[in-house]
Amino acid sequence: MIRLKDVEKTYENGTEALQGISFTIEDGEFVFLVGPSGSGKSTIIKLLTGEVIPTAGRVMVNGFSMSRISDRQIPYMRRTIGVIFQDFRLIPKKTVFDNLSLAMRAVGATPRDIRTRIPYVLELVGLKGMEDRYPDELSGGEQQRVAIARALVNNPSTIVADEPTGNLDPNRSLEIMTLLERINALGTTVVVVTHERDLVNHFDKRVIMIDHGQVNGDGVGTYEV
Ligand SMILES: Nc1ncnc2c1ncn2[C@@H]1O[C@H](COP(=O)(O)OP(=O)(O)OP(=O)(O)O)[C@@H](O)[C@H]1O
Repeated sequence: MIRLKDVEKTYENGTEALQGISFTIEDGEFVFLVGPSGSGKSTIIKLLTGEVIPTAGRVMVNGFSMSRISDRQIPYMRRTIGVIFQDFRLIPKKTVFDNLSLAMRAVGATPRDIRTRIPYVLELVGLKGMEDRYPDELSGGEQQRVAIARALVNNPSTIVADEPTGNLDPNRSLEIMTLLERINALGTTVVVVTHERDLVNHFDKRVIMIDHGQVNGDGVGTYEV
């Protein structure tokens, strides 16, 4: 479960990025986080991954309190979350298999686990048999699927995606969002930041609207702003 309670974030330069944000995302939910540029969406994602510490308020992520988490606990918290970015962030000189195995080795997976898990997640994201490709031998949509596979490879309970379709054309964007929906249907909580209104409205999901660092809408239905 993700819970933000009266969360404020003021950056070192004085920017008040979040000004009292509260919401709860239950296990198994699919939530879109939307809002204008600069409204604070990425800051919320960074709070969930531990990259940013709240100035005030409470952030709970899968049982960890992000304002009080110790350095020793951070790797355990990160294992509960898979992160996907707009720019994929694959390692260009490594094959698909090696990009994924690196993520598994980082958390101490055995070679046997790695050999069985990677074909499974690649099939799940629609890239069966692509283990030996390099990122530049894949289309943008396929690269994002590898990034999704990497986010899933350690079986996190939650996936957070910051503009995952920002670099893709509308058809590929829809495919990626449909894939995230399928992953959610298999039990993973999914939180997606996007400002692609048509894409959000294509899916009948909960939408949390952020504006000027505050929540200004939260519900299932069409997003009109
Ligand atoms: N590291 C930082 N230092 C100072 N100010 C920051 C930092 N990161 C973000 N901000 C500021 O905080 C506010 C919120 O930024 P944030 O990136 O969370 O918005 P966003 O909704 O994700 O925007 P976009 O849709 O353009 O990505 C903005 O005013 C931004 O300039």
